Amino acid sequence: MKVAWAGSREAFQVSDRMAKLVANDPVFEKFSKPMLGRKELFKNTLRKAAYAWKLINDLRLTEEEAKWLRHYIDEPNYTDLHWEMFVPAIEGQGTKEQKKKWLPLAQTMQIIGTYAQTELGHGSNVQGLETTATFDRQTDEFVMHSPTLTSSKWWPGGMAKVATHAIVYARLIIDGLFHGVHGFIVQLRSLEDHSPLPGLTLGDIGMKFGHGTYNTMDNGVLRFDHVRIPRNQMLMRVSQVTKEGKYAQSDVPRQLLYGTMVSVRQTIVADASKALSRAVCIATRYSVVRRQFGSRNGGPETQVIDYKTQQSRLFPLLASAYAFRFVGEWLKSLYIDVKQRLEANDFSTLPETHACTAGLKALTTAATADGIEECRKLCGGHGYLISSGLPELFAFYVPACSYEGENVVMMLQVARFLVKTVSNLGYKQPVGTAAYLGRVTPLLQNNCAVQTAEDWLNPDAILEAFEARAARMVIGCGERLAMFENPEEGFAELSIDLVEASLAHCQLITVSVFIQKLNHEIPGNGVKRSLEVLCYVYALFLLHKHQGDFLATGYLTPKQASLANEQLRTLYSKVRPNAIAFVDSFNHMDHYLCSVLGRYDGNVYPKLYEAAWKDPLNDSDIVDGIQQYVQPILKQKLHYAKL
Ligand SMILES: CCCCCCCCCC/C=C\CCC/C=C/C(=O)SCCNC(=O)CCNC(=O)[C@H](O)C(C)(C)COP(=O)(O)OP(=O)(O)OC[C@H]1O[C@@H](n2cnc3c(N)ncnc32)[C@H](O)[C@@H]1OP(=O)(O)O
Ligand SMILES: Cc1cc2nc3c(=O)[nH]c(=O)nc-3n(C[C@H](O)[C@H](O)[C@H](O)COP(=O)(O)OP(=O)(O)OC[C@H]3O[C@@H](n4cnc5c(N)ncnc54)[C@H](O)[C@@H]3O)c2cc1C
Repeated sequence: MKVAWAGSREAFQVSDRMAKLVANDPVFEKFSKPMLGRKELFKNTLRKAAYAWKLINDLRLTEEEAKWLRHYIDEPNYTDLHWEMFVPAIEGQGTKEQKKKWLPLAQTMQIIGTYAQTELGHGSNVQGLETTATFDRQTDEFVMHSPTLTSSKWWPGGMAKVATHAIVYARLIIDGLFHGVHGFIVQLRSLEDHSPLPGLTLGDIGMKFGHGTYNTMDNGVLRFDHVRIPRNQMLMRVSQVTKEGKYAQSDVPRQLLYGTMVSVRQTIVADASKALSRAVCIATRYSVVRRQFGSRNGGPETQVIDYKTQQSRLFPLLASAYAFRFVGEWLKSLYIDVKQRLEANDFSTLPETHACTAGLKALTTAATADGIEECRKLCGGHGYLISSGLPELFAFYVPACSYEGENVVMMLQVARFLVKTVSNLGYKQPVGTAAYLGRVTPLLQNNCAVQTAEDWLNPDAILEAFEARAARMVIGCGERLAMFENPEEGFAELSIDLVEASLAHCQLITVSVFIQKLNHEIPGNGVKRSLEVLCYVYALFLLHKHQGDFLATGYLTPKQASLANEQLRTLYSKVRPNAIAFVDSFNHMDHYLCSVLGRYDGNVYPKLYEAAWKDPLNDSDIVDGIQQYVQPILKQKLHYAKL
């Protein structure tokens, strides 16, 4: 199962080696993080990042190993933006010459970059950005400027204190004419003494949600006061500005300017299963240790994992972790394929890839953030302790619902893709993830054939149900949209239904990828049978949760929906015997989990007790402030009593 989770034996070995490397090195200790103040926390992160870079070089780690190393260090920092956004932006949007100049510097970290797109006034609406880049023909330069307060760059990670360079997104102006938003490579700091370059105002935007997690990152604010950069620092793969000031667009579609976001959204989907599996691992292990009620004849009480209600909250999350792992793996291969095509100037699969990355990013991050919080509740009161590992994990994860494309905004992008696909149905056969929309007639006409609860243990029945639900919702939206004279007005009016239809489409993708995975690539029959159970749990849980959609579209009868639910409950008892094996297969080490409740050895209570005594408040019996602020109250009370 560990191999099935990791994707291959080699992938397992690489991640396992890196997990152990991090766990066994005292530099990467992280239990004390919550006690640190912001400055110490930040410095500590800089120290770890520097040490990690030394390890990467000394041990000659491969790119894959370096990624895993950074992952297990488990602290957001400037290198995330450098490797995940700055470098890919140059790779995807730079010309050959630009790549030749900038990539070697970035890949050896002689420069450190960030991705400065979002502003105080605009994040989602990229075309609404206000920073300007005005071409000056006399000097062959662009003048970068922040004309308003709301044009201040706001959020870029690593920008406040570390990055020496940034890809800055700004409106291009030539001879007073706007040419849309483009990316520019801008140096922010001196490579000698690290001070901000003249004309730039740089700072940190302040503390964020949670304590020891995202506050390790220096998310920054940046303002330009007429800062000049050479013309050749505009990223020019998509459009070019000549030294005469001529603006030209190549055959490459404008959307490629958004390519870095496609790349990171893919990574975010791949990473959702890491965060969810971590929470599920903690909650499952603790649910086996924790006992409440049900003692008979003085025997032990019931393990809380044996309560049906606990199972009905926990096991769908366990199944979701596996579903997200597999859909992340699938999306990665789709992305690798599109990347190769883009390099060869084949842009045909970009719209579908954009819809998949946007939609799956929204689906997986929302479910993961909610899932982590549910796991916290599944651990009862102890889940609220920082030492459970869950509050900080939630604080760390939840911004994923907003960054890299706010989730609702992303689902609306999926809706645009679906509406376009439906309106082209007469002359263009949909392919890939939208292929089912090419079979609308049977999907709209045929109804579900299930007659018994066992009938739901059939991948074809499940797939058809999810396809019919999505097709009916999408086609329904398409028909209602057609009634509007102004399509944009119609889109806005129907946006709630469109987001629901997009979710149905994305859930269909996750369910069908899980089923495909079972059909092809599972090593060993025992593993395959166990994963089949999780696959059914995932699909039937979604069906139960969204049964309103399945019923309203008329594909299912209420009886068939309740048979699905009956089967789901039966499946929980099949998950139970393997629950611990399923979470052990994630191969999460105690260091990575950073949770007293999720310890591999189950030694929860002594370690919880021990962890409590490490709190600084327990350094002494009478702490600072007691004499000054508590004792007078106690004495005052005495005074009133006398009266
Ligand atoms: C810490 C948690 C641990 C887990 C995560 C680990 C991740 C590892 C990486 C970590 C790195 C960093 C951490 C996070 C750092 C965060 C960074 C950021 O947030 S950077 C800023 C991100 N900003 C956004 O995402 C902005 C969202 N907005 C947009 O993308 C656009 O404005 C959009 C799409 C909403 C609208 O675009 P536009 O105004 O141009 O309008 P249209 O809708 O008309 O689009 C025109 C046309 O283009 C198509 N399109 C849009 N986007 C794309 C794209 N990316 N690729 C391809 N095509 C695209 C669109 O569908 C339209 O098509 P058409 O056929 O004409 O209808
Ligand atoms: C931790 C973190 C790290 C970040 N790192 C970076 C970074 O490195 N670089 C960078 O450039 N940016 C970064 N960002 C910024 C991030 O990309 C934006 O916050 C994100 O894109 C969302 O945009 P917004 O804040 O403008 O949200 P808004 O768009 O203002 O969203 C507010 C609300 O409006 C709704 N809404 C907006 N538009 C529509 C619409 N058309 N239809 C319906 N509803 C709508 C949204 O659904 C949401 O509910 C980061 C953000 C965070 C939280």
